[in-house]
Amino acid sequence: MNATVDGDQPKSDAEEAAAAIDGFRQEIDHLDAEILRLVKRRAEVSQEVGRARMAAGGPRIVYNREMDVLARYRELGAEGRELAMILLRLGRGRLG
Ligand SMILES: O=C(O)C(=O)C[C@]1(C(=O)O)C=C[C@@H](O)C=C1
Repeated sequence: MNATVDGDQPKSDAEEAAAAIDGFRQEIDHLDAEILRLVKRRAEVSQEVGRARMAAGGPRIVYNREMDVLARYRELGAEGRELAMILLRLGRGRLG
């Protein structure tokens, strides 16, 4: 194996792969934390909207708004629809 200028040994393919995987996993962990934060915030805001609407005598569910949410996630296909439905369910909380 060739030594590099500063004396370090070049990394093997397996070591390079392990380092790349580690970097990607760190990014995934960061993304998951952000997604979780955003999902929780979305649920809070959705519940606040629901409370305000119902306090003003409005309906529990607003179907055209829910259709807009479903349409927004359509680009992700069938899973996008499931994801949108889950987000809507989380937002309903104790309301629904
Ligand atoms: O947009 C509203 O009016 C909401 O109450 C928010 C929200 C949502 O989570 O996106 C929640 C319940 C409604 O049925 C429609 C949409």
